[in-house]
Amino acid sequence: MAQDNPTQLPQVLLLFPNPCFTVLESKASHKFHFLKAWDSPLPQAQFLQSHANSTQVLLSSALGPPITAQLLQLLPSLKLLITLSAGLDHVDFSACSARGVRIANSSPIFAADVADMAVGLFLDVMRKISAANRFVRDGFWVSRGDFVLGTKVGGKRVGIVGLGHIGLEVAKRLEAFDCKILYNSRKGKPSVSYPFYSDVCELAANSDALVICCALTAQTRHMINKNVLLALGREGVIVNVGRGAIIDEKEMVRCLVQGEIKGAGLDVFENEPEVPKELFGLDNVVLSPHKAALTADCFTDLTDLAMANLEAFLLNKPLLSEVVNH
Ligand SMILES: O=CC(=O)O
Repeated sequence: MAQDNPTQLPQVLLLFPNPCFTVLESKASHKFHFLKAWDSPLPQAQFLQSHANSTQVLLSSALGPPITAQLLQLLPSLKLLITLSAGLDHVDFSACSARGVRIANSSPIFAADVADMAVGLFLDVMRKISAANRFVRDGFWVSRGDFVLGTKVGGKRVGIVGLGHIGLEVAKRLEAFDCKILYNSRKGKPSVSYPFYSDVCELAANSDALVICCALTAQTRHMINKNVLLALGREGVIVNVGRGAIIDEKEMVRCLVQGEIKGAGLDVFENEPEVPKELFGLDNVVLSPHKAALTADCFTDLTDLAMANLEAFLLNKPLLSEVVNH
């Protein structure tokens, strides 16, 4: 059914069905009119054209279609994109800037949960928790006896790549484990006293583990390359909760298989849901299906933040999670 906006409420465009949108709609349909592209019998381009002049806000997420320059062209009145994701690699950021479309993301909501997962993966690789679990379940405690020892966490130097919301939460948690924090970021952060390395290779050479928390951009794609992995070295561990393509995955797999790095904890991959099959046989690798951000508890906070951003936009107040410098 074609949806006009009989309510005269401010209109929010949704391009694809998503359980979060349903929660948001149930909370906010008295304040906003949610325009659902998938409910219309019209082809999407025609549907967008019919609402081109009235659509100021688009609500999206990394699970939906990418927000491209071409899509923005179909929405000449668009002023705000709210994404229910932390990462922005599904958004053509320069096209949004050029058009003056503001962006609000959801990283403040996800930071703690992603950091918990990063630390969980790190501890698992270091202390071999998943491997020990397999060892006991497979009956090897009885048939083989001793389990190969893991590595002490306290005192390790952890290089955090990307000290944004998520990286800072990882640092806070790992300090409690007595780890020494170092970091790489686009710029040094005056608000922290951790040593800053502008060169990620140098960071790797001075770290026992790297935790990748940065965004995927043209600059960070394959930033963790062969040189960085070799600088991390045979005793080094890598954890990735950012995006798969920040690491040169082929090179990482080769390094893991050949023992050129010690282990990896990976929530993200270059060609999800495909995972390089060489990793399945490695006991020093812990794998997770890109779920670091999501917990069964996050949806209330996520939809509350989206609603607060919508309200702030309409009242011409500062957005709660505007992305200003990607
Ligand atoms: O990976 C998840 C996100 O970017 O929200």
